[in-house]
Amino acid sequence: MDAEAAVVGPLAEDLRVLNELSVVSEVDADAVGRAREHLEAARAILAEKTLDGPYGVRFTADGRQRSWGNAAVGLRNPIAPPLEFVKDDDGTVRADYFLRRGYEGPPGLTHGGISALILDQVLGYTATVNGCPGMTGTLTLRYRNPTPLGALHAEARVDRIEGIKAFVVGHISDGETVCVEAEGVFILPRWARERMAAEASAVTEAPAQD
Ligand SMILES: CCCCCCCC/C=C\CCCCCCCC(=O)SCCNC(=O)CCNC(=O)[C@H](O)C(C)(C)COP(=O)(O)OP(=O)(O)OC[C@H]1O[C@@H](n2cnc3c(N)ncnc32)[C@H](O)[C@@H]1OP(=O)(O)O
Repeated sequence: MDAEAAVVGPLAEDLRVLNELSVVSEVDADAVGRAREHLEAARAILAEKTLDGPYGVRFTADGRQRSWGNAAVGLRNPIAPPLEFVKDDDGTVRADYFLRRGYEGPPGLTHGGISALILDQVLGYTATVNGCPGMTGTLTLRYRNPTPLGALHAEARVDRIEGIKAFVVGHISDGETVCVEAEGVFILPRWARERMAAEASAVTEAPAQD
């Protein structure tokens, strides 16, 4: 982990813990007031200098991609569980992750929209690392069994690639039972296709170097 990650990663982790405490703390009103004074002091420090727009995608000096603002995988984003992916030799992508009590939907269970967020990211990443990057065109979910909070597993694989479209399938399980199944179509957008075609023709038309 680089030096910047070592600074901002723990900040996001602190905020994840605070998010859960906001839901489950049972301290009295006076204690909530005192905690808020500390949070206001932290807010004022962090707001001293900020980006003008979203974080977007940045690159490290050695070309590695940083999606630190992403709501599912972002190192800097307390909304993100965060997911960390492992890619198998056959192209399957897996992530073991942990959902704190701030991700509740039905009582005691994971919110279905959070499962959708996670599957969107896992399936989209799977398309990308298997050579067919794209935006989510369609994401279809089947909530087969209730998804608990806590330790969960997601995985996905490319079913097929048809030109600019990757058809990816995956699921979330609690380690024993499949809770949510997903199918997604990921499409390389027209603007990206046009940009890639323009770059390819610029290379073709470039004068020969000797
Ligand atoms: C240099 C490359 C960079 C590429 C970009 C890579 C990004 C990935 C980066 C990092 C991956 C990490 C993982 C991310 C995970 C999270 C992903 C999200 O949450 S994405 C946010 C939610 N999704 C949107 O906001 C999409 C909004 N919709 C659109 O932008 C367009 O509608 C789009 C791209 C889906 C299609 O736009 P068109 O202009 O390219 O479409 P047309 O040329 O008309 O269609 C192309 C083909 O796709 C079919 N198609 C179009 N829309 C479809 C849809 N919704 N579902 C299924 N098929 C669709 C069409 O029927 C057509 O098929 P026929 O060639 O005729 O066979």
